[in-house]
Amino acid sequence: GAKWTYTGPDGEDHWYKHYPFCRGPFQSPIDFEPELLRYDPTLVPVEVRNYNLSSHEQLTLSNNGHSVQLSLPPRMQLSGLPHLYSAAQLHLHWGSPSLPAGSEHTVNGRRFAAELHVVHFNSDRYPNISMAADKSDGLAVLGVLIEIGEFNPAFNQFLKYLNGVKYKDQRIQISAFNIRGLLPAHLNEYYRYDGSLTTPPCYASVLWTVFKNPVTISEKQFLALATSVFSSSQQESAPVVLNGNYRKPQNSENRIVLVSFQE
Ligand SMILES: NS(=O)(=O)c1c(F)c(F)c(S(=O)(=O)CCO)c(N[C@H]2CCc3ccccc32)c1F
Ligand SMILES: [Zn+2]
Repeated sequence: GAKWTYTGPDGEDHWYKHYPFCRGPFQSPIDFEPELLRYDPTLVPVEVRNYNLSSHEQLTLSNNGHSVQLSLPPRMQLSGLPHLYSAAQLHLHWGSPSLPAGSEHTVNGRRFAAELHVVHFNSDRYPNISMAADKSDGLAVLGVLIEIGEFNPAFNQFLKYLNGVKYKDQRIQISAFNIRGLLPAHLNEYYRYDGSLTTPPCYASVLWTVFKNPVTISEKQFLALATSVFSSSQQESAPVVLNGNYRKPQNSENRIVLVSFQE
């Protein structure tokens, strides 16, 4: 598809020109402001299955020019949602060294340092993510807010390989690890709403679950993420560092955000 970026002439205010859904309804991310939140006692803890991958298994870590992403096997599943969802990939959004606030979702206007997304597709109804990506009940994405603090050994299981995917279109095989370690300790407190992909083609196909409790990575880990990855390919003369790869909060259009917790 047409190229798009986070700044400049192909930045988010121009996405709609090639990707009309980016100007459609139910866009993500949004700011979780108190007036939108409604406690829903029927929201059960998220259950993950087969997230504890064996280190004998290999996963593909790649740089697609917009983020670093890790491929995930479809036997990793989410239950406790309206359908069964199978994992496809995870990726990150982050800030820059000078502006270390790069999460997509914000909480009452607060932007976190980064945000992890674990993308799943509705495997009750669709055979793979490409068939599910543009369907209203197609995707479920787990969002994990990330703040700077304690070193995080789970994130290091893939951050330590970033130098292998410095440039756009580079990919390497890495040993699999327990993906559950990337999520917060408790999966019972989260924000839930109907939204979209936060990148083109911006399909309104995502059931969002953003956990209330952030996880931490260290300053060193954050800087590795914010300085080691380029959106340009190795062949290009001028390397363009990839950071600030987050979309601004979209109009919540009086959408209700269900929450599984009471203040
Ligand atoms: N923030 S987000 O979770 O909305 C989100 C992204 F931010 C993002 F960058 C990607 S991508 O595939 O790396 C690049 C553009 O699709 C996807 N990719 C998903 C969506 C559609 C699709 C189809 C096949 C494989 C992966 C994806 C995504 F779901
Ligand atoms: Zn994302």
